[in-house]
Amino acid sequence: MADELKRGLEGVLVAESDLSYVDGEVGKLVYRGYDIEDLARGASYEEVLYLLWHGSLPTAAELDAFAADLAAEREVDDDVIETVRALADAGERPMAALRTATSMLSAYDPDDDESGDDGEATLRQGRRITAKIPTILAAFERVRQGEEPVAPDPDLSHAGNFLYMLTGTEPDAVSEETFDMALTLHADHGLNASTFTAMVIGSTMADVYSGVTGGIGALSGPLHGGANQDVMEVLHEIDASSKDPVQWVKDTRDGGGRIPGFGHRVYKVKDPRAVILEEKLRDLAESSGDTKWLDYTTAIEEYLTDQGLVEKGIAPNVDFYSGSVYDTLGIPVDMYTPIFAMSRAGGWIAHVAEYQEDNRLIRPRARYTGPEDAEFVPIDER
Ligand SMILES: CC(=O)SCCNC(=O)CCNC(=O)[C@H](O)C(C)(C)COP(=O)(O)OP(=O)(O)OC[C@H]1O[C@@H](n2cnc3c(N)ncnc32)[C@H](O)[C@@H]1OP(=O)(O)O
Ligand SMILES: O=C([O-])CC(=O)C(=O)O
Repeated sequence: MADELKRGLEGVLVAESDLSYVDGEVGKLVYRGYDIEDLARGASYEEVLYLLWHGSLPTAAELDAFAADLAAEREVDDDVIETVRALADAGERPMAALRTATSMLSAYDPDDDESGDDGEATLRQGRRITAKIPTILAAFERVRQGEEPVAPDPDLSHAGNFLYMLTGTEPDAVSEETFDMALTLHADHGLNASTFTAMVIGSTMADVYSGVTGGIGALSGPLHGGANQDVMEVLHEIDASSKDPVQWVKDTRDGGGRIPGFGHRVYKVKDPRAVILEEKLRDLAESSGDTKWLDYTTAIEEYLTDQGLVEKGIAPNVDFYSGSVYDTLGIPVDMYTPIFAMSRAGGWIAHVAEYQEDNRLIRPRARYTGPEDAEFVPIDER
């Protein structure tokens, strides 16, 4: 038993957590016992952060104080903005720019906590990281567009302020509410690859900046958060080629390729977040009259359902519908994964803080399959 190999750690329990639970058989996600559907429709991202970091939903007074403290941390040091400019000028990808700039933030953090020993300091640092990531991302996008960064507005919500910094205009209520819902949906998801990465780093008692920076790296890959960008690129490719979306899927499958936004390690049915985002997309498409992305995504899902793939557990995941929703907000495609990171940072921080409270170094092992008893030959004799 001890030597049983679990490739990709599938199904392996490595920790206890009160934070979130994913029931992959029925398609249910809860944060601290609250159903994601209720939170997405009824709670702001700030409330969800409070829930994850402090263990219960806030009262109105607690939320006001928490949101004000978070908003007060949005400003980013000029040196970081200069680095963001340099990265944008060098043509860096947004996820890589975010990874670099997030790591740099620690130089300006007033809490001189280099280890995760002090849980309170970890949460204070986490609050600063969470507040500053939107400022970094919006500045990066503005500079890339040849515009000056827009200073954060502490009177706006986390979601509203990001859209404001991105465009220079206060968002309308529908856009703010839509984006806030997307943030809530992406905030936490058990021990997904990026959260596990942050936890492994945290388990060495490294600081939370290291954990979040590592989490950003892990999230960027196409098997994880990077899939939301890939889905949108597919939809654009279909659109540009005037190809039938179903034909695109057939060609991709014939070529042995995977369909981005489908399949999941835990969900064997449609991801509940995809259900909520699809509904949101439907509402937005109906009210604007532009149903193109909805038509394409629906055609792909229907075809793969008819082909029996969905029944086999390769069903739409959160990344399948999020991009189409972001597109209605005018957000550029390569910002979709960074936006995921902006939300998930809250989950990474919660998991690092929770794990470090009762820490044990995470250190699995590999079955050794290399040669044995190799005879060493000095370099000048090889
Ligand atoms: C926020 C998130 O991270 S959600 C996930 C985002 N990622 C994606 O959408 C990328 C596309 N999906 C995938 O690559 C996978 O479904 C993963 C990586 C998410 C999960 O993969 P795993 O649990 O490791 O499953 P694994 O890779 O072993 O695949 C199992 C089988 O399903 C097939 N499969 C899985 N996903 C897909 C897909 N999107 N399209 C076609 N076939 C798929 C595999 O080819 C494999 O088939 P086989 O047994 O005949 O070889
Ligand atoms: O749980 C996973 O493996 C991937 C995922 O959906 C997420 O991180 O939101």
